[in-house]
Amino acid sequence: MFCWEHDCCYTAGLSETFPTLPPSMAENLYVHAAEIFTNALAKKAHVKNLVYASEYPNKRKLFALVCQGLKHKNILHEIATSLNILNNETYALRQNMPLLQLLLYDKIFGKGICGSRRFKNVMRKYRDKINNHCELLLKEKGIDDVKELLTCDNASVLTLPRYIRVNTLKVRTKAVCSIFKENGYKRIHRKGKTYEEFLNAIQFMNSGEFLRDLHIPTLLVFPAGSEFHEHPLFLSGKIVLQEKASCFPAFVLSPTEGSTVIDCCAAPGNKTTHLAALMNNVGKIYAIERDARRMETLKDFITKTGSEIVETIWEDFMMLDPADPRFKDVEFILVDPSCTGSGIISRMDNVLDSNPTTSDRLQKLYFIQRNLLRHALSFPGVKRVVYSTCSVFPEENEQVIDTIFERFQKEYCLEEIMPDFPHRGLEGYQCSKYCLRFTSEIDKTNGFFVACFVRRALPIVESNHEQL
Ligand SMILES: C[S@@+](CC[C@H](N)C(=O)[O-])C[C@H]1O[C@@H](n2cnc3c(N)ncnc32)[C@H](O)[C@@H]1O
Repeated sequence: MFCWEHDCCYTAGLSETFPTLPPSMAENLYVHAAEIFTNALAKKAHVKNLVYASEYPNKRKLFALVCQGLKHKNILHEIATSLNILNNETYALRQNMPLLQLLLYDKIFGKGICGSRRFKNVMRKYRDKINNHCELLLKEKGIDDVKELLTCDNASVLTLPRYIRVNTLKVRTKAVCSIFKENGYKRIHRKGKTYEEFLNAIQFMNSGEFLRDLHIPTLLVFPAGSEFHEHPLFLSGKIVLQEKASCFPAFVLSPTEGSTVIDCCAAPGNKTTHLAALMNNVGKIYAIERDARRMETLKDFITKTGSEIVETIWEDFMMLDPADPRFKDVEFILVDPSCTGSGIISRMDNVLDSNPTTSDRLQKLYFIQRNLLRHALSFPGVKRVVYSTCSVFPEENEQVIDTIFERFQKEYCLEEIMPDFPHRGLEGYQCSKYCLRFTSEIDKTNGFFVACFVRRALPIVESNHEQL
């Protein structure tokens, strides 16, 4: 199952004016991947959105190929131009450089051309030429293995560790650690306890090693590139491939067992299922999602993880009436709205030349995010509301919080989340010191933001933190 960890909001204008390829290739992996590659470089939409919108059925395979192509576009372009294949293969390749780059990736660095006989034949014709050129490059760069060419090209690409959240509804974290050890992985025990020491430890992890996260007790950290999509623990819903920063919203909201919670922007369900696990499947979670297709993904995820206390509601959260008797017991609300996703490293923004976000788009998102948060705070019984985004822009983060705090400060305070965590909101905002901000290069997570409102009139359970 392809796991959409994040929402991407803009999927418009995806068709590219491509030189027409024969209809027999319409279902070809490379044709679809090349189209996405081109559109991603043209900043038409984020890679994940483009993959999602594609008709090619195997999304994971498509995404992986496009990501490899984009990551290594420079070296692939260099090889492609040196070989002069495009000019010789005008019928088969239609002057389509991205297509050739992707074919070259699979031919040289991957498992060979998959599926298409036409493309296999084209690449077979150039086998000797490709091998000779790679030999030359190896000599030129003083390296032995062709795969090292990718490392040279990859120097500026940031990769994150692979984080695994244990689904404690199905299995204990200790048991998962034992299973990985039985599988040959080695658990590393951190010597120091500080965040700096932890970051150092994950930076220098070797392949096949893992450790437990410093902040999220049910999270395990593996080296970048560790692959678990086929692991029985993943297939059975016992582990969730959830990035570290995105575990903080549910962790900070920290709903008690037996309570009633709304997750107002729920699909694909990483945080909904984390909430269910934190509540030990006791209580009630209303998972609201307005997009029909994403709702199906959410439902599958809920079933797979055994999150039995979740009731899904296919609706725009803004249309829900806070006075509806169904929601009279709601004490906790999570607001994780659609955003630019500018913090997401796997979206490949860091290997594309610039960010497509315009100030118009930011302004639009700011209004939507602000309205969702305002609506959440208007539920009469709500005690805690967590707001989060995977955006790096202050317009979607600190600005939203400051504006809403201004309006709601009589009823709510801002909780100083995890006061010992060193990375707070951007300076210059009222809310700065109360919020968490994750930066990829420093925290080895996606760029992320979390803030927490607590109702003033009610005693704050288990929290001695300073409040604004
Ligand atoms: C950032 S994603 C949420 C990710 C999710 N919380 C998770 O952890 O898996 C935002 C989701 O909210 C949905 N959404 C956006 N605005 C909404 C609204 N007004 N009402 C309900 N759902 C909304 C989007 O369709 C999208 O699926």
